[in-house]
Amino acid sequence: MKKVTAFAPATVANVSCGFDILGFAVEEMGDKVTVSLADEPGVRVVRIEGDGGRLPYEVDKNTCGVALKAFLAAIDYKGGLEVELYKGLPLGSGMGSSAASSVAALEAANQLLGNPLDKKALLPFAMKAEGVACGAEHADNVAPSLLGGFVLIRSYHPLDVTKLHVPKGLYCALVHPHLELNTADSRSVLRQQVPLKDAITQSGNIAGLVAGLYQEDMGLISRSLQDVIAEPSRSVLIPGFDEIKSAIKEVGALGVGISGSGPTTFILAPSREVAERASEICQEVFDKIGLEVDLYVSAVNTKGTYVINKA
Ligand SMILES: Nc1ncnc2c1ncn2[C@@H]1O[C@H](COP(=O)(O)OP(=O)(O)OP(=O)(O)O)[C@@H](O)[C@H]1O
Ligand SMILES: N[C@@H](CCO)C(=O)O
Repeated sequence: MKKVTAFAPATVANVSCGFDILGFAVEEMGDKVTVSLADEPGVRVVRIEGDGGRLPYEVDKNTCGVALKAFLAAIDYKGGLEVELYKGLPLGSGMGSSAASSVAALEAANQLLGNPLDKKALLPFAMKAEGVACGAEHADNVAPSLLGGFVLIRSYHPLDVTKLHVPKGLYCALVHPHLELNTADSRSVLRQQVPLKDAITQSGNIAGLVAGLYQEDMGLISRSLQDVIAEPSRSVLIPGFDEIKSAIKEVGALGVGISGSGPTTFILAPSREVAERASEICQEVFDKIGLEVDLYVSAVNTKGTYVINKA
């Protein structure tokens, strides 16, 4: 085997109340990366498509390169790898674009080199790449993109990550207005101190959301989709967000929040039909403001990254 291509899915980080500690993966949308054996030692990014010429080829700046260098150092591999990145995700959208690149690269390289590590052990390398892309080694995009489903980061030091139950019939809609929000910028607007009453509210909601997922209790999930930490500072950066929030409940959606650091908004719904209707309502709100949007409706992806081709 000389080359492997892997796909890694888009992800919704935070899921409202789980700032930096919760995320889930979606189906179909994502990045593809081909990793090939090369004669020259080290990692080289040799092709990038779908990014409009905006992403760096420098191995220490591209998330594929950063993740692979850390992986090769950890397994003490002295050979060479070439990387081709096919971007399927828009940049700065809030759909975990930088994470999908590094995760697909790691999955492809790990398979190419005979699976020296299990999937979960790849996580720290992808987190390192997030640090380069957005200034923080947060795991709430890379962990679900790697492992699939809803993933909880119980602790960063030491890293303690666990997959959660995905209720039957749970759908999400992603509404991506054509705006770009850089993750580093939307992290910089956050308060550094959280009042005790907000910490209590947020803890109740994250516990309620986890319980709701396990109990398949859509009402509990819905009541728990509230964020008093990041959303108040960030929602002002997304025109129409407040109007969307009140409108989507009328069609039976469970809730709406900012996907990652935005501007994409995510909706959770108890069926595909409700997710589709809610996403159309969002589109109407953005239409009024004059913003073009892309809509995606998806079940939760439970398998995470996977190999699509070996040669
Ligand atoms: N392969 C890559 N290599 C380097 N930088 C990348 C790569 N893919 C995306 N980026 C950049 O990473 C930065 C971080 O944003 P990213 O695109 O991950 O955020 P996002 O998709 O908005 O997701 P989220 O808010 O969920 O983290 C952006 O400036 C984007 O251009
Ligand atoms: N938890 C991160 C996710 C970024 O996608 C944040 O909200 O900044």
